[in-house]
Amino acid sequence: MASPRNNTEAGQAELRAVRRESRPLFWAAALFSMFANLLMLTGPLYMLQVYDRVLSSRSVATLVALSTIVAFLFLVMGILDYARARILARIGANFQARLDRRVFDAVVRRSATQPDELAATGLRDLESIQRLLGSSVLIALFDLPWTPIFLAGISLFHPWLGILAMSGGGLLVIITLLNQLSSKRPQLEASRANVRSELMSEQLRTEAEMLQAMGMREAAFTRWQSARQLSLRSQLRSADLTGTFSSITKTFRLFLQSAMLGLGAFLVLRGELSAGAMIAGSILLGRALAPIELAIGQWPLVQRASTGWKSLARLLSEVPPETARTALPRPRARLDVLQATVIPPGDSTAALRLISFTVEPGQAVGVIGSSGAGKSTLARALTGAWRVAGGKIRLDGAALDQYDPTELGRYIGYLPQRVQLFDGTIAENIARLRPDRDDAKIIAAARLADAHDMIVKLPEGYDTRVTANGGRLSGGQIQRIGLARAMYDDPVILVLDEPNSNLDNEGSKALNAAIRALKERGSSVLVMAHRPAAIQECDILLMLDGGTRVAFGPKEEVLRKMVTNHQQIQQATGPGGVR
Ligand SMILES: Nc1ncnc2c1ncn2[C@@H]1O[C@H](COP(=O)(O)OP(=O)(O)OP(=O)(O)O)[C@@H](O)[C@H]1O
Repeated sequence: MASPRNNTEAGQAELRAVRRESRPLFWAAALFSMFANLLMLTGPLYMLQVYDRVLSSRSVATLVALSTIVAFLFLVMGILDYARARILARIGANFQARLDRRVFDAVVRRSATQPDELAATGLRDLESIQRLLGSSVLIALFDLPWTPIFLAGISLFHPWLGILAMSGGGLLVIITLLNQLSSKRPQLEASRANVRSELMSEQLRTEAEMLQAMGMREAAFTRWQSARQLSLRSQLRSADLTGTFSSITKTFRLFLQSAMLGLGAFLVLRGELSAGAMIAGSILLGRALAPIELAIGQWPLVQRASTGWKSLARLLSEVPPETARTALPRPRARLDVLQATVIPPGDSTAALRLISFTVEPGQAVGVIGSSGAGKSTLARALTGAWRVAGGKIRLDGAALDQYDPTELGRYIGYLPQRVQLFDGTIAENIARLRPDRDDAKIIAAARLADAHDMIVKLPEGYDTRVTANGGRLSGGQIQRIGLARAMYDDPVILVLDEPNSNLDNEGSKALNAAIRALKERGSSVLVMAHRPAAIQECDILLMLDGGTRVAFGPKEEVLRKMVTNHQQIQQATGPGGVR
């Protein structure tokens, strides 16, 4: 079995490659950090000079000269600091922009087959990395290498001061490591619990109508509340921990600064140190330890980004990038299904087994069978949404996976059993949200689906805004818009899963007219159906049972066979028959 590390290696490599693209910017940030940190010495050195030189010489001219230099150095330091923050923010933005498309595709592809937590958090994980890259904690991490140098620098004032600074700094580093170790688990739990409660609230929101209608609000609230409380509890635990470490480091740093001052004063009294060095040492210590304090305070950001990175690496490994495919010409409507076996994602048993049949251009095939026979599974496999585990599905001779998925989507029109619209106008929905939508094609598709008259009767016609669950549209209206969407831009193959489940008589007639029109254009149509009205225009019937093909042939022949079987069963089970 592959170890989890191996499972994420491809994704890790992909993420690292994108991060590497920002290497010059990282170097620039490191260089700016070096100068900014060197300029950090301005304050302590100024203090040293003022105390030891200006005050003893009582020279205003020296003070003015020193102050002018210091003002200039502070200005440079400010500019460097500002530039560095901008560079880091851009590294984060670049990282996100470069991966947005890839992660979005991976999330959609994963959600289509396996809508799990990994898919749900993909985009959020990317955002958490971007947040870290543009945050002040990253700036602190750039400053951190300078901490030991500053601490060692304090020894130049007096070895004892150096010893105090380095042992104090060492203690703070130990506290940082303890913080990292102890907050890792609570942080992880908090973010997991948060994702679960958010996913649940999302689902409850989309099913709000049902919750309301079936009096499930109380029960749903109890369920959601327990997820929410779990999330809150783990968030509190992790915030408490970070807060504790933050307070410890802050208090300890302040104490250490005073201790430095105290030790400095003692050394001044013994005549081993100047007053300026005493103050400068204390200030330098504060500066040196500031990045540690900042890193601890913002550690949750680091941890979130680190878990985000890991789960993103897993997602990208499990959904590898699609290889570019040679563009194939627009296919003819010939479909060959050869020994196709389909296993629903996340399942272990096949829902379709060794199915073979051929559809010629201009033919309409009705796919019939009882519930669970595998009709919708076949529809999903024909559209390429689910891959075949064995066998092949060929469109005009080429296997479906030889087509670019976007192109394939254009050639195949699909009306799923449960039509879902997108937030937007009716026109946008019919045009499949394509930015290059063509009004003439939208209207042609709507006319074909007999939806045009219904749409123009709405107050805002094609520009009526609809929501994901249809908004103010009826079930039949949604289905007709779904049908128009499936027929947009002249599909080569049209797959309709229970297209007339919500249609009235008129709608059913229009559907049959549309199927006839498509056949005349040379397209092929597959209709998964329960009701006889839907297969009226079908020349061929494919009958499925328990995921296998039990009959395929001209409609009358298959129906006759069904009737004969039915009569035989009736005779066998009727009075005097075998029971
Ligand atoms: N997403 C899924 N995950 C796991 N198994 C699934 C999934 N979808 C369908 N199945 C299984 O595949 C089998 C065939 O289901 P399918 O939806 O294709 O049947 P159907 O013929 O379309 O039924 P109906 O007429 O009720 O729509 C069923 O046993 C079902 O449990």
